[in-house]
Amino acid sequence: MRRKARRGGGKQIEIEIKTLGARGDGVSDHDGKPVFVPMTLPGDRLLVKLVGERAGGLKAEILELQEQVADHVDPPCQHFGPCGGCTVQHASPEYYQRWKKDIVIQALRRKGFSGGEVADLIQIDAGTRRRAVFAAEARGKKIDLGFHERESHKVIDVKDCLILTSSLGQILPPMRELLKVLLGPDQAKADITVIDSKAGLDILIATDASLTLVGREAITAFSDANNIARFAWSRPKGIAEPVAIRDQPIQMFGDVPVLPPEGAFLQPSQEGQDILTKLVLDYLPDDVETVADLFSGCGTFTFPLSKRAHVHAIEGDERAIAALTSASRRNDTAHKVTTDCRDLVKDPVTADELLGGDCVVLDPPRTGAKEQCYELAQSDINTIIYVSCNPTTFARDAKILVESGYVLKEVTPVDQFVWSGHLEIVACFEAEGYEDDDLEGVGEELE
Ligand SMILES: C[S@@+](CC[C@H](N)C(=O)[O-])C[C@H]1O[C@@H](n2cnc3c(N)ncnc32)[C@H](O)[C@@H]1O
Repeated sequence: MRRKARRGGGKQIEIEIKTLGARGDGVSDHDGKPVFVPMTLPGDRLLVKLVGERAGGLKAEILELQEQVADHVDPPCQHFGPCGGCTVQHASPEYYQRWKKDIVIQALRRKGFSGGEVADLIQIDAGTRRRAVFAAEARGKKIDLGFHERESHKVIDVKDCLILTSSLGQILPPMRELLKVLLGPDQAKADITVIDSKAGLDILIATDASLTLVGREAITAFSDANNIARFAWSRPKGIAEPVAIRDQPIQMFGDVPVLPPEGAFLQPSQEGQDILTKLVLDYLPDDVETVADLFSGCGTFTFPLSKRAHVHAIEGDERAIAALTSASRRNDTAHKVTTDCRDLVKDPVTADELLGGDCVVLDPPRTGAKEQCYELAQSDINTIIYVSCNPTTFARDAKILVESGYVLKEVTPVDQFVWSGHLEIVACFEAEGYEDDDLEGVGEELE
């Protein structure tokens, strides 16, 4: 049977790269479609081979580099290229930082903003990633442990990763040995969430492989030998079962200790958490008495905010809000912390419920908070502080707020996903006519 040729498959073309796309691939065009070429920069001239389709465009591989612009640098990591983790190690730091800030500016311009609201990028160093989700796969007697290949489910066996804290990097070789016992017999795959804590690493392995008695003993021995605070096991998306608990992997949010559930969401670096928290607190007006902290997670912003105001934290993940509630009961906070478990997409906090509140902080997942923003748009809240990990959904939601009379005062991009296309944003909106005098130059102080 003849196979249908993939659109653009195999064709060779000469192109010039026009822009660097939001995922870190150079972008040109062919037959009216964008062509994405990894590891290139605008101005590069290339002979490429079209190798398939990618959402809205064509993928290409470099056959011959005809002309390379001066913004290229040697990528520092041995895995750069195949590894899907870091896509922009080939650009000079100056180029890279301009590009990252520009991702936010362009996303805002597409929604009618000037882009002038965007402050300079705050850069977080490599070597600071304290939470990572590794992929693992048993192949015969070999274990591949690392990250997925670009646009593939294949696992790159990562020998050395420059973005991780040293504790996360050092656990990879002994983890590989442990996985021979845990995955080997079933030739299974796993996702392994590893989080650094002062008490030792907090590990959750999610896999379809069966946990045997030999596996349990191997986890206990591994945990003892490698100072693991907690090692838990689950089926993919299942309920975690702690297998070895040697200590409590506490995280500090401000001065409040919180015990997150296994595999919990946490800002990826301590440095990033500190900067985001400082920005949120800097954007908080002085005279605020109540704050609604929406998509609160385990309380990253809740507890620092509670130094200044009564905070009502709302979160959809039952285990995260239980951790936050328990920490608020066990610790004295300057102002009251109250909590609620609620799906903010299906059941957003209404404008009526927000009546009389002063400020809302929201930090939704990548899909953004459209439904919640329609309610905020109708509310009498003076200050909205929006933390986002997706400039596109942020710009969409910002438009909803601004069309109803809010003013976007400032957007500060924070690069806590170094060398990737991802970045974090903290933005401040004020109701028209409301002026917080302290807002001037909040982002500048941190550079
Ligand atoms: C980007 S995280 C932010 C968490 C927290 N603010 C922090 O900095 O650690 C997004 C949070 O939104 C929660 N979430 C996702 N979808 C939700 C929904 N539909 N309703 C309520 N919370 C949701 C997730 O469980 C997660 O804790």
